[in-house]
Amino acid sequence: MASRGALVFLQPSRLPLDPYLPPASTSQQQQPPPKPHLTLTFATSLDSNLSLSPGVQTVLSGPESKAMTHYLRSKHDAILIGVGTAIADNPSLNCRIDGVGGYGGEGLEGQPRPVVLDPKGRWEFGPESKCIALAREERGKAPWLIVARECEEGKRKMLESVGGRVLQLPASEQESGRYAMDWREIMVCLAEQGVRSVMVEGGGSVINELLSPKYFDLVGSVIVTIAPTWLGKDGVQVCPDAREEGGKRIPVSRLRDVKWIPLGEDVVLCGRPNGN
Ligand SMILES: NC(=O)C1=CN([C@@H]2O[C@H](COP(=O)(O)OP(=O)(O)OC[C@H]3O[C@@H](n4cnc5c(N)ncnc54)[C@H](O)[C@@H]3O)[C@@H](O)[C@H]2O)C=CC1
Ligand SMILES: Nc1nc(O)c(N)c(N[C@@H]2O[C@H](COP(=O)(O)O)[C@@H](O)[C@H]2O)n1
Repeated sequence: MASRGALVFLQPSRLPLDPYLPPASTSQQQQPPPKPHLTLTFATSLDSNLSLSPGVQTVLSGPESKAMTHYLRSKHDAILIGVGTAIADNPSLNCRIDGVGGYGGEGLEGQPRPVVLDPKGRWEFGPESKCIALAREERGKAPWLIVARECEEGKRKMLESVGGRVLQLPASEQESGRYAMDWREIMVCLAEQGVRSVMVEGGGSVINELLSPKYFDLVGSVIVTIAPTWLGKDGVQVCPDAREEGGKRIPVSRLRDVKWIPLGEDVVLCGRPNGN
């Protein structure tokens, strides 16, 4: 019987996903690879929305695809989100699949490391924030925060008290005032911390950047849950910047090795970027 509150995702459902998961060798190697396997994964509506609006968490996945997401979490060393998602969702970012640590398993085995990309230190977390509380209860790993400038001492202490960490990376300040880090540097930084696979869950800005030609080669696989719903205009959309060549619009990115897997009322699209 499954442990209390645990999700179940059985072997026959796991099999079609396995070719899109990080190579098994990455979890056994002594030396981590120079950059982690990056799986880009999210749930979207039929009008390509992640949520009804930027500050709002919107449930799109049905129970079966939610369990699938947690199976994916169990297969990655880390889950990365942008700070917009951390603020909007107060996410748990742990894995609740039956048999992982904290859900019937030993220690924190199978639990991914939450990583929040927060260059300006906007995330106001506290002991009551879900992923901090879960780390304290030993049902999830403590988050790492990637910042561009010195982190407030109180925040650093709180993170470190539950086993988290602050990582500082250079960022360029854009005209808009936004701090932009280079995704290659983010991946190298995670590899240096021993991370061999990372599941990037969102939100909109993060996904749209990784779908751009500048960074698409970093992506090892894409696994998207598509829910049978339309959220309407002004949601948080997955829609990367348009691309031109010789003054003409061309497609931005495309997947190959594509598989569509029906799961409950949703469908899960798996694929790999060209050339990966
Ligand atoms: N349906 C789904 O699967 C998911 C839905 N969401 C939804 O997405 C929404 C949040 O999306 P967004 O507002 O777009 O926020 P976001 O989560 O993409 O975070 C954006 C922030 O991340 C940081 N960031 C992104 N790229 C960076 C870079 N290259 N260098 C440095 N910092 C960088 C910046 O601080 C930026 O403001 C929420 O409503 C959330 O519920 C989020 C994740 C998954
Ligand atoms: N797979 C998926 N389906 C949805 O419908 C979603 N809204 C999301 N959101 C992502 O999952 C995080 C919440 O996870 P917890 O249950 O709190 O661990 C959220 O922050 C998004 O990254 N994903």
